[in-house]
Amino acid sequence: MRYSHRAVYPLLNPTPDALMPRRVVDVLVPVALDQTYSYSVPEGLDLTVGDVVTVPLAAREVTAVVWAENPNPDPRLHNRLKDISGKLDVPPLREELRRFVDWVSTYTLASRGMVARMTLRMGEHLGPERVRLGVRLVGAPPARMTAARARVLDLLSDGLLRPKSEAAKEAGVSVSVIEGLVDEGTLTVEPMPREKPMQPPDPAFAEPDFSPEQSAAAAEMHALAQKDDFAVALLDGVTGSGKTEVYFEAVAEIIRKGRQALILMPEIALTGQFLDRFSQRFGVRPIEWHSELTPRTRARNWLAVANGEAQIVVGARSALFLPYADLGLIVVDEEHDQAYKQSDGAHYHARDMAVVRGHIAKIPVVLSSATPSVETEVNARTGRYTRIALPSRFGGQHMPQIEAIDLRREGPPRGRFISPPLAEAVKFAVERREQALLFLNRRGYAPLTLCRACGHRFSCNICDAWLVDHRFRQRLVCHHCGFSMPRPHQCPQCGAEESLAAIGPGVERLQEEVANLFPEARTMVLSSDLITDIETMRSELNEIAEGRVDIIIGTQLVAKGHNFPRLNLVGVVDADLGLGNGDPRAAERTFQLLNQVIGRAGREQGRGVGYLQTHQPEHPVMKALVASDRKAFYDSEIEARERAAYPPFGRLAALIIAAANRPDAEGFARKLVGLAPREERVIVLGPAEAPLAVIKGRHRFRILVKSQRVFDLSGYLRTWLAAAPKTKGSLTLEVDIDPQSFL
Ligand SMILES: Nc1ncnc2c1ncn2[C@@H]1O[C@H](COP(=O)(O)OP(=O)(O)OP(=O)(O)O)[C@@H](O)[C@H]1O
Ligand SMILES: [Zn+2]
Repeated sequence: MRYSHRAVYPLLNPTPDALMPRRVVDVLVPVALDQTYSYSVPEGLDLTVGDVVTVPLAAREVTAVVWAENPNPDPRLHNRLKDISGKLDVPPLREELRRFVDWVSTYTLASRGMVARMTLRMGEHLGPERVRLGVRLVGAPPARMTAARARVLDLLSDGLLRPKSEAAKEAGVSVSVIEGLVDEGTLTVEPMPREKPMQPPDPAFAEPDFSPEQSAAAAEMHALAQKDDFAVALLDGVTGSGKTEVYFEAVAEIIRKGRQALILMPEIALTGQFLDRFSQRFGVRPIEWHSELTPRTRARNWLAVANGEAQIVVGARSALFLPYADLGLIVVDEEHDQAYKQSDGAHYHARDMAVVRGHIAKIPVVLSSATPSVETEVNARTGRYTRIALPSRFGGQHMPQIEAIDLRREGPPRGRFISPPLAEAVKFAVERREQALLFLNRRGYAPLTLCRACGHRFSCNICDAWLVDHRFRQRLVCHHCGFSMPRPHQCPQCGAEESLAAIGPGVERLQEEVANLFPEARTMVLSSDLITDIETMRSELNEIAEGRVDIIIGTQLVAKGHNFPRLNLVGVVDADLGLGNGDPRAAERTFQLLNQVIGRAGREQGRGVGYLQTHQPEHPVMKALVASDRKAFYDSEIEARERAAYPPFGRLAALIIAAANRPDAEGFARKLVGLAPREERVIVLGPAEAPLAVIKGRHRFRILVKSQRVFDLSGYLRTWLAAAPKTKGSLTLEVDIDPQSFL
């Protein structure tokens, strides 16, 4: 059956029989509500549970989902129920997905309507597909011939149908030339056939030659994909071991079975090279799903997923909520990545929810990482997840050698950020025609601007944050609210001229230093704020991969997943940056990020080297990296978590209260804590002013709720919040289950 986005409207029943009881269904509307609404089903409308419908809601028509039959509607409502207006011609949402929506909503406390909305982001208001017109050569040449006309005839001499505008473009003429030829009867106009159906991926298109170690892992992937049952495998392989190639074997198996697979990626920056690798392996590109799709592609992809035409989807976390016709496998690439946590609207962690969806759908889930999250590592150690290991790099490449540079002893000169030993190493790399990557996870030129005369610091008026100097854009920018102003020449406080100093480095400033040190080298700065669109980013990453850049200066955008064949040196400019900000996961994150960025080095030829510029070479994270002792790091981190009863040995939730003024936020937070139900398995900490005390003019307080591991923390919070006063005025309350950020 083919589906389209056209709405199918029921026949209106001209004489509704008031005595006949009408069928009633409960409908979930995609707004911030948990409950469903009852609607009556007009006669002649064939409806099943899961159907996507339009219903009147207040003064609007909204897209909604039939969530349940209602066999015993409240008789008092009988005559007041509104009718379902129509049904969309798309497959009904399956029970598996509806249960998933219910589960996510119950667990995260996000309203069911908001979660359901994530399944319906199909660009529903597009209307029918536009009919494109094509032209074809049919008649005799025109009486009056011109050079332009001749070019068109030449182009169309093969007798094929071409879209009008494309024919004009290819022949290098205006559309009016084409139209003139149509008027003369030389060309005819015909509708273009609909978009071609998607080509299925071919599991045998290009099977790789596996190393013995990879073969063993690939065999486990086959077995997993054949299971048709819930199971979680951790694909635990060092950087450059070929994890992608290996999990592609599970994907190949799913393709052979004719089912669908979802591959989740933490960032769309990663998808460019990935799409190419996928098509090298399977002969076609997979379907993409992320926020950068055009509305039409979004609509087409959504439908292709829903009707099963799209077999493989590569997507960001939101792809987890798509209405797959027959999902058979979920792969979570770089499973430890914090980008999987969504922190607005519904606060969900896509890796955890992937496991939940796998459980509900009874399908296998593959978590892939070189540095698993502590939660996943514990699950692998206790045997809940199967570990499939790839302990060495593909092709006999060695793991990079890592050294710490002690900034207390070998630091750079004042106002510079590249130490002499690192500068020396970069110099050698460039001389050897290899690439070097300088990693600094800080956008812009300098994180702080201050007046040397009076000490004034430029900060945002509505956030508790300094303004970051962005020289390329020539503005001072707040990274929290987006506010920006031109960089002034005068101090607004004391009026001193040319007194402003940039304090600390960002990638733009680093590029300045690199240009001074290595004037001959070709450099490129990669940072999310400098990227206008995904295509530009992909082409820049390609330039690096093709070796047209000598020194790459980048934020975490370049840290992950990429393969740059000529890159052998990675210098981490500030290895301490992510440590010591009071975040219980700071050590874990720093370890993962640095391991990952240094893992870009030495992947294809030569030996990779990583340098860590640090003020604390004795820190356990630095020591573990230098010694390549991953196990020691996890051992000590797991022990510390267990001692503190932090996840996965206990549960955490955060309540974030914000208001236009401080007393309102604090008062409400205190009241809330006073209302917390007594429960000995729970500890309520706070309220405390948030480390980021003000964002966009809103004052923030946090409450941290800690419970034992085996405890229904969501249920506890629901009971608690049900008894709490409603948030009024400017007050807002956010619930963040399993928080990843503590700011
Ligand atoms: N069996 C194989 N045959 C040919 N090339 C391979 C094979 N296995 C891996 N490779 C190549 O080795 C490189 C590294 O593989 P891949 O990117 O999958 O590693 P990874 O384990 O995902 O690394 P990271 O965690 O650093 O992203 C890629 O260029 C990949 O194409
Ligand atoms: Zn701001």
